[in-house]
Amino acid sequence: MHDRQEYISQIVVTAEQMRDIEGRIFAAKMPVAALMEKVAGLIACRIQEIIPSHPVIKSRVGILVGPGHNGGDALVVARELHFRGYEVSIYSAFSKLKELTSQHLQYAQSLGIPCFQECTQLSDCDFFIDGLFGFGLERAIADPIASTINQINNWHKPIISIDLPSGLHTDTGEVLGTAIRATHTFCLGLWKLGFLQDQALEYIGKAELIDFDIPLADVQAVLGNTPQIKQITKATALSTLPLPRPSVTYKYKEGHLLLICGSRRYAGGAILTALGARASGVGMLSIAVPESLKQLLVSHLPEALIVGCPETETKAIAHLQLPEKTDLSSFSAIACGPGLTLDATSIVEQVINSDRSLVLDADGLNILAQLGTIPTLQKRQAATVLTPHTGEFQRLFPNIAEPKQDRVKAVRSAADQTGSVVLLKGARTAISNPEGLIWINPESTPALARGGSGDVLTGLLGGLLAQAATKQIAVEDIVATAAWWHSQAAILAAQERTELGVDAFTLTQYLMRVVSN
Ligand SMILES: NC(=O)C1=CN([C@@H]2O[C@H](COP(=O)(O)OP(=O)(O)OC[C@H]3O[C@@H](n4cnc5c(N)ncnc54)[C@H](O)[C@@H]3O)[C@@H](O)[C@H]2O)[C@H](O)CC1
Ligand SMILES: [K+]
Repeated sequence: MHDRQEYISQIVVTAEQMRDIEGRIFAAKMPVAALMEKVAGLIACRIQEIIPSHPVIKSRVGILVGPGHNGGDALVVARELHFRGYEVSIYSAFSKLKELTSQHLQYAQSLGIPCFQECTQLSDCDFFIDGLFGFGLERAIADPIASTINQINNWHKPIISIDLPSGLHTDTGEVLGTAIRATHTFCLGLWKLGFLQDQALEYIGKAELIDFDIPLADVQAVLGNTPQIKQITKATALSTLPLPRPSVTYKYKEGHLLLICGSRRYAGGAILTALGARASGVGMLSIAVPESLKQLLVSHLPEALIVGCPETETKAIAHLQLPEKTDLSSFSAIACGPGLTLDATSIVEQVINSDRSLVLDADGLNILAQLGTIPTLQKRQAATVLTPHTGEFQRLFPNIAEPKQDRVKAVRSAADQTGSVVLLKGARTAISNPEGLIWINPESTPALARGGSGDVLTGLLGGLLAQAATKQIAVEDIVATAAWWHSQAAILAAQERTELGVDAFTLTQYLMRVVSN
């Protein structure tokens, strides 16, 4: 991929940063009107490709115009589509428009494009262009615009939003009052943070970036050399994937992972975690399970060293019983949690007190929440990675307000409190390191909303972390790679088998296909 494209595809900005970048472009004397022409010209071309107009039966398009420059963009699009043979109608209900927007409206009307103040007069349109609000939305949308939006959503026609669906908060993706439910959204210039927040996804439809040649120097001047928020791309993920091995190596040099997982109640979780670790290519895999699961694990993973541990009355791991001459420092990394139940408390304390890189997941996190010793994670001498879903996150960090409202803010705060790398699972998984650098996984599939898929991630991540231990790769980069790899495997599996065909075992079978393609 072209360098610019790759860089741009990683960048994520807030409304404030976008305004600053835009400010620099205008300060450098790019005329505002010229930029609007350029952007809207690109949008009009894409619309023509997506919904072409027939020369005889013209496509009827309704243009929703707001008071700011988002409305200005929409009016330029209206004019261009009019010249390209569409039957255009404008909805504009604001008495006060920004100067440039107002000029475009006057010119559009002078061309004979009809303009209405009631959306009902656009009811026979085939599709809509939403230019009500862009990143300038400041407060909740009220009537009559709110009812207009609801009415248009109810018509269930295609809606193409300019910059972002009107009504969404640019940074949090929260619905302010009400919001357009777009089928397609053209994000202008740079990806806005709201696109990567779970709560926005139902409104965005298919998202596409319109690159209008923002100078990279302006982006860097505002974001600095290390942007605070980045998207994981194929290139970034593959660059950190510790696949290439030196020609001369041996198993322990390629990482030794200790998995601690499973109980009588959750035996399958241990197998899935182990299969995730197997797919990572880790040099050596040891798996600590309750003694009664030992044979089961041996039969599924003949290559692994299975460590049977003494059991509690409930058949959970009571404490670790490693082979002679082995202690926790023998491993490159530890991944602990899937299927443990809440009875394996002492083992979680033990691994936290070790000096090894550690992934805590599932019951590992629930036990940590019960112990109430989260601040002690700060004292760990090696990296800690926490991989909660929203429920586990809330149990662990009750002091962090509603992670659903701003997942990026929530995950950053959790990483800061714990000195750990935190991966908050979701449709758009967000990862933060303790310094507040964020990675977001921009592509996934609802196929992953299925029991056991998290166990697979834990194993995969543990295996990568163990391999990275000798390879000078930042922990958050490895975590980002694991998240990307895991979701790409699910996407591939869903393409071949539908979203219903991606059970966690099948998922493990697709992991290798992602990197061998
Ligand atoms: N990114 C770029 O460099 C470019 C962006 N373009 C487009 O411009 C908009 C941003 O334009 P702006 O005028 O700043 O904001 P909006 O159009 O989103 O609207 C602001 C406008 O609306 C009023 N307002 C805000 N909230 C409400 C509300 N709840 N109810 C009523 N009115 C509200 C506010 O007072 C303002 O008057 C960007 O998204 C792009 O589409 C350029 O065209 C190209 C370059
Ligand atoms: K919009």
